[in-house]
Amino acid sequence: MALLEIDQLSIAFTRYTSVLRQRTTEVIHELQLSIGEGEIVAVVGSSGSGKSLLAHAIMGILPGNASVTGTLRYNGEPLDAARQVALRGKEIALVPQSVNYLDPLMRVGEQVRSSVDQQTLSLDAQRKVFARYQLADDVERMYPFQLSGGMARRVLLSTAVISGARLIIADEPTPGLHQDVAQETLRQFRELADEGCGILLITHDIESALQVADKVAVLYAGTIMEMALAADFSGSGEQLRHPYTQALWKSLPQNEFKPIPGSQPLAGSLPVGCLFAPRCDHASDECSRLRPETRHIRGGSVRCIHAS
Ligand SMILES: Nc1ncnc2c1ncn2[C@@H]1O[C@H](COP(=O)(O)OP(=O)(O)OP(=O)(O)O)[C@@H](O)[C@H]1O
Ligand code: NI
Repeated sequence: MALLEIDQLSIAFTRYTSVLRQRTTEVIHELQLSIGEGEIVAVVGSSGSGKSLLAHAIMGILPGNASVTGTLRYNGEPLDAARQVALRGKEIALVPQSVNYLDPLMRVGEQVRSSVDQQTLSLDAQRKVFARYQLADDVERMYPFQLSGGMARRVLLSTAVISGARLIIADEPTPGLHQDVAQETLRQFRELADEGCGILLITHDIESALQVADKVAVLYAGTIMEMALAADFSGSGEQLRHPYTQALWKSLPQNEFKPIPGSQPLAGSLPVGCLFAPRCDHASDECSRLRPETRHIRGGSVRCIHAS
C-alpha cells in the first residue's frame, strides 16, 4: 500500500479583478502521484510548474483563495484538513523552500526541539542533528535573522530529520548549501528512505534527483507529464516515455546540452490539447485538440498519445 496517494488533484486560485468580477485560474491539473514506504519520488519541473503548490496541498497550507479538488490519502485513509493538522510536523514533515517559514521570534534550537514530543530527549537529539549539519553549539540560541541562508536551510532540515516523520516533503532542500553538505543531505534522505520513510524530493535539478531517487515525476505547467523510473534516465533517453522528459534529459550538460526552444505555457493561457504540444517535435493534429489522459506504460506513466 502506498504511504501517500494523490488522485486527480487540481488547484485553482480565485481573485477579484474588480469589485464584482472574479477570475479563476487553474494552476494544478488532475495530478496523480503516489509514494510508497522506502521510496524517494523526485518531482522535477521548471520554475512555476507547481512544485511548491503540490507540497503545500499535501501539508494543507495553501492560501485561503485556493480551491482544491481531487483526493489525497495517507496510509490508506483520506488525508483531509483535520488529519493534515494532526499529522503536520509529526508524521508528515515539510522542509520548506523558503527560510521565511522559520518563526522569527523563537530561538532556533527551541524551534527545532518543539518538533519532538519527548522534551527530555529533545535537547540531546537537537544537538546531535545540529552537529550532523555542522551547526555550531551557539546556533541553538540564535534567532533566524542571525543565520546565513545556508545555516537557516540546515536548521529547517534538522527539524524534518528529528521529527520522526514517515513522510518527508522536501521543497528544494539543497540550494545555498555547499556541495558536500548538499550531497550529505541527499544521502541522508536516502538513509531515511531505506529506514522506511517515504520522501517527496522537489527540485529543478534532475541530476541531483537521480543520485538518490527511485522514481522521477516530471511536472510541466501544473500536471505530471511522466512518471519514470530513475533507471530510465540513461543513454539517449530511449526508455523515457514523454518527448518533454527526453528533451530535458538531452538538455543536460553531459548529454547533448541542447536547450528546449520556447517556454512553458502560463496558467490562464494554456493550450487546449497537450500542454507540451506547442514545443513538441512529434506533435500531431490530435495533440493540439485533446488533453492526453495518463497511461501506464513499462512501470511508469505518461500523458502522451504517441508514447509506447
Ligand atoms: N497564492 C497564489 N495565487 C495565485 N497564483 C499562485 C499562488 N501561488 C502560486 N501561484 C501560481 O501557481 C504556479 C505554480 O507556483 P509554484 O510556487 O508551485 O511553482 P514552483 O514550481 O514551486 O516554482 P519555483 O521553482 O520557482 O519554486 C505559478 O504560476 C504561480 O504564479
Ligand atoms: Ni517552489
